[in-house]
Amino acid sequence: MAAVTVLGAGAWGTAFGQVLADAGNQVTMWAIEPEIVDAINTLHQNPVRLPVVKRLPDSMHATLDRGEAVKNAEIIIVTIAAQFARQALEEFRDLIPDQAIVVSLMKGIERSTDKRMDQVVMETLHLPASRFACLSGPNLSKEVALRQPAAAVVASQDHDTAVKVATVATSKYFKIFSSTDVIGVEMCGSLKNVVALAVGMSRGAGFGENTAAMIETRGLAELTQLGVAAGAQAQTFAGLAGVGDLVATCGSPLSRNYTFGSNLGKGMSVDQATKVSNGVAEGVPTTAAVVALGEKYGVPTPLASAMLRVLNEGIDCGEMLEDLFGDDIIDE
Ligand SMILES: NC(=O)c1ccc[n+]([C@@H]2O[C@H](COP(=O)([O-])OP(=O)(O)OC[C@H]3O[C@@H](n4cnc5c(N)ncnc54)[C@H](O)[C@@H]3O)[C@@H](O)[C@H]2O)c1
Ligand SMILES: O=P(O)(O)OC[C@H](O)CO
Repeated sequence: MAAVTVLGAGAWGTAFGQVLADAGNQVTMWAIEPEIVDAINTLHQNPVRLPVVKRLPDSMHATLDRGEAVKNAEIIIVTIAAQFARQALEEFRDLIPDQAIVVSLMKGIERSTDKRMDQVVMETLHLPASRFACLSGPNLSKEVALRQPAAAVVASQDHDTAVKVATVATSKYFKIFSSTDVIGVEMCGSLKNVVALAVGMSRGAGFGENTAAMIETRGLAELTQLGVAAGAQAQTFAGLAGVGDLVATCGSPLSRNYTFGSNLGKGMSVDQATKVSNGVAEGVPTTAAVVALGEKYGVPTPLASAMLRVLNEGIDCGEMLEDLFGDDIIDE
């Protein structure tokens, strides 16, 4: 049993907090929303972000106070919308206990810097790589919240750190594998969201299985190439964080990214799709970052580039798919 703190009580932070509590840990949730903190402490619920859970475990409690949240924490989980992670973590820099391990659950790339969340977390908290891990996989929050069997991979440059996090967070229904490929796991989690936007868009526009399979397969090739260029191991993309999460996210209306894309495919504007989104769709800001990283590493990113035209210029699904192929014959 460990003292674990979760920063961010969104849908995934709350569902993962329950995983940790079910694994036998004492869980402190920190959030900026007073109504969520109050609901977790008094009703044992998070009706705002995770209404599907009717009673959270008694070993979960919440606070608005940053110092109180982390003062005794052995493991600190960060699950804040990626574009706000740096600003939120700056407030914790001087509060994190010396030996605490920090684990990112976030799946996005910071648009203003094109940095992955491992980079943002470590540089903001002045954290050595041995005390950082990231966890990713096919983990739709509602299914995990209902305690349906699921798995994820936790990666740290220090194998012992990955194993420690996996040991603390494994429960009867949540299995965790270990890895040392931090860049790979980060890139998988962030880039699959761009693919999910495109698959959702094709579904929303009325296209079927062939189109979805085409986008997923070419999307996987694109994110693998870019990930490897950034320093990841290719095999990670065939694992839970890669293919696993691509299958879950591209195949489910529970995914905010899929749903955001689907709404675009049905004819909504980006503003309209943003307004009706049930939580953060990380793929939206991440799309531009992926295109920028492709330019930086000299890797073509046809899918992300086509999706960027959707987001910036409002092109429709037919045009997006035409843009994706171009006229050249490409070696697969
Ligand atoms: N929902 C899922 O199924 C799921 C699964 C795996 C990973 N993730 C990833 O986890 C991260 C969080 O997702 P979520 O589902 O909890 O999203 P959410 O939209 O439900 O919640 C977003 C969270 O970010 C917090 N936040 C936003 N701005 C903040 C700020 N300035 N300061 C502090 N906190 C701030 C919110 O308070 C909230 O807790 C995302 O990167 C997402 O890709 C989500
Ligand atoms: O709801 P999404 O689109 O953020 O996807 C959730 C998870 O990343 C699925 O693993």
